[in-house]
Amino acid sequence: MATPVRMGADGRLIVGDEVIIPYIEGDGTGVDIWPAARTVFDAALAAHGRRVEWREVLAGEKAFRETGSWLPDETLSVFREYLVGIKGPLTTPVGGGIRSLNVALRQLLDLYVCLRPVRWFEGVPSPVRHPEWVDMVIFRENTEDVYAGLEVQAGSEEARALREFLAERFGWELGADAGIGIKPVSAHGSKRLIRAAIRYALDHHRRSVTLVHKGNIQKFTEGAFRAWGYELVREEFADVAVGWDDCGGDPGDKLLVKDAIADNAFQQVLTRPRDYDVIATTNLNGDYLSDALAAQVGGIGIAPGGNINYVTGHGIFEATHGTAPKYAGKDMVNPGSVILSGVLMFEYLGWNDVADAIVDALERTIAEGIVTYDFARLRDGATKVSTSEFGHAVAERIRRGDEKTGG
Ligand SMILES: NC(=O)C1=CN([C@@H]2O[C@H](COP(=O)(O)OP(=O)(O)OC[C@H]3O[C@@H](n4cnc5c(N)ncnc54)[C@H](OP(=O)(O)O)[C@@H]3O)[C@@H](O)[C@H]2O)C=CC1
Ligand SMILES: O=C(O)CCC(=O)C(=O)O
Ligand SMILES: [Mg+2]
Repeated sequence: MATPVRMGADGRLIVGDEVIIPYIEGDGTGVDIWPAARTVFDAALAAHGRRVEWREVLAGEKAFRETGSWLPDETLSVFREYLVGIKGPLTTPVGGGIRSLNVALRQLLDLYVCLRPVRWFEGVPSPVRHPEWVDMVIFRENTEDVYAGLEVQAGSEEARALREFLAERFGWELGADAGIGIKPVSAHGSKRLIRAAIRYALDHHRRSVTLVHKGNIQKFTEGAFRAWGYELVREEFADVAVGWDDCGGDPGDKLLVKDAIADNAFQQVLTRPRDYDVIATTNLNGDYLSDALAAQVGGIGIAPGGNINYVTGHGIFEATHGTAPKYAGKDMVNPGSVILSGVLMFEYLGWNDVADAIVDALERTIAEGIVTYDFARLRDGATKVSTSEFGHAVAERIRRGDEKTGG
């Protein structure tokens, strides 16, 4: 019988062989990529004697159509109860309307890490000469920063009241036509994110953690993020890690924790990708950096992610990209990001056999030149397939996996 994933007293997930996983299909291209990804997941689960009972929960446009609520309470309580889930992208209108449901889920479940690994797959077209040098893992803070959406609209009563307070208390004179946003970055939020990045780097034998920040300009938010990072290394990891300033750049056999100002980091990930390994950064930097790095390894169609709270165990896995509305329902876009987000989820559950089978089959499919429009337009001689055909091609290779190993 399928059971919920649970958090054990020892801080490890308790995962049966049959689990219940809630999912959100997603807006826009969610209708295309989710079924294709599920075809792949089910093939890999069956090949390894595991079973998932997929339980749909509603959010976004489908939820609003069916329940009148964009994010029904039921959805939150199911994610709370079942701990680990997966979602398609959800639309956020620009400049007004509802606030991001994606951000709301991260905040309400306190999913403080946005984990976004970026690596290249053989055969994927790339705009850089050495995409194989890109092997980075972004840890993006997921609950704070300007991304928290604490802002007031220009011309509103709230903006007037805030401007008056800022003028009176701080002497800051802001234009009457200014919208105002608040950027909270806390020691607690920064340290728990950087702690997760350092632990990941140690567990996965990575070379370094780079703190990416704009601390020269935003001293008490981004600059504090950097300072708290180095403080954490001294307080909690002195036996296994060392900050750049404390070792002059020579960490010996310890993990090196260094930092880079964000604008410089954006150019160096292009020009010197091998200098970057695990990256820990604030929310908005991490948002920009994850799409930019995805482009280096062939685009956003293959960039996975997970939103995780390592203390409670809650995790919702999702693609880095959005709803790509112009392609919605056309059975055209690349389901690779959701498929690889599922891989992250299965690894998180400890089902590495399932995860490895998917990666192996995905690699073989792409290497054989079977790709969706996004890769086909950049690669001569490729066979362009639809979203669903790509899903079936990967699933087919999973089923044939034993032929490859001779098993
Ligand atoms: N976590 C989430 O749910 C996220 C939601 N969003 C939301 O999505 C909506 C649209 O955002 P937008 O800025 O246009 O960004 P999108 O990521 O949705 O799309 C931007 C471009 O990326 C490419 N792309 C996206 N998905 C795929 C895919 N599966 N396969 C291949 N290429 C893909 C397409 O490029 P091309 O045109 O070159 O083919 C597309 O035009 C917004 O409402 C935004 O708020 C955005 C990001 C994350
Ligand atoms: O919530 C959204 O609509 C955008 C989120 C986003 O771009 C991201 O988390 O990478
Ligand atoms: Mg983004």
